[in-house]
Amino acid sequence: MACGDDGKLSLDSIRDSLIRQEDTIIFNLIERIKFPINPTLYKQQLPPSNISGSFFQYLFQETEALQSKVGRYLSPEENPFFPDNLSDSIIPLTKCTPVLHPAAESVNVNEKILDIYINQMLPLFCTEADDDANFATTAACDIQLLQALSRRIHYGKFVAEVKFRDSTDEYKPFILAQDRDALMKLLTFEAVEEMVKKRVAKKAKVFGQEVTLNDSVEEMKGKIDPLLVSRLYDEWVMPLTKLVEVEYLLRRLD
Ligand SMILES: C=C(O[C@@H]1C=C(C(=O)O)C=C[C@H]1O)C(=O)O
Repeated sequence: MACGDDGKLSLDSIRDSLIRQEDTIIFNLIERIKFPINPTLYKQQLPPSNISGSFFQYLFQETEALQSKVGRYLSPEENPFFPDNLSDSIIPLTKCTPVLHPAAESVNVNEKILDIYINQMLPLFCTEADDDANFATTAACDIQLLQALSRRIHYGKFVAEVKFRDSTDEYKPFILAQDRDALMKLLTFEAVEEMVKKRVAKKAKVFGQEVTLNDSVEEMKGKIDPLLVSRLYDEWVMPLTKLVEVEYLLRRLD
């Protein structure tokens, strides 16, 4: 949501943005799986070391701190993974009417995203071959991918805001009762979720194709398994987006 876009806020426009973000996630995934898991990156400090935490954590924190200085986290679409480590922005805040309720700032599921990413996603998508020592490049891919996943998942705040504005009378009683289950049921569109799963699998097949100058129609193995991408959305991306939607709605009347 760009500044001043409040008038264009609709479920269709938000869904269009989610569709475009699928491309970013799938391209970033294809980049990350060029490398093996590289577990050393996440587990231990690399010598010589005067840093605390893993090399990955160090790189990610420093990247966020730098990006924060140039205003990344002034955008309501961006949510930091290490909020305690940020410097103030040197760029002034643009004055525009906020789209989201102020409580949006307190909704951040990045700790969950990072845990799932390292412990479940990487083993699913990457080979367990030995470390290839491309630690800095691997971490750069991780950071891009994690930020894309986080942006998509936290877009749930905008989805929830639109659903609330469109059907306030339906949402209000469940918010007042702080009824998570009823909110989850109300905001879920199973048919949309089925389409998302099919579309991301198709995109993974198309984006992962080997492009050659040979016109023979021989099917080649793609760079990424489409079924895994569909599973990524089914098991993690959509449930976490809905978790963000529920968390936001629970605070919407604060
Ligand atoms: C994002 C939405 O809310 C829910 C979550 C979805 C998702 O994460 O893709 C899809 C449908 C809904 O169940 C939506 O309605 O578009």
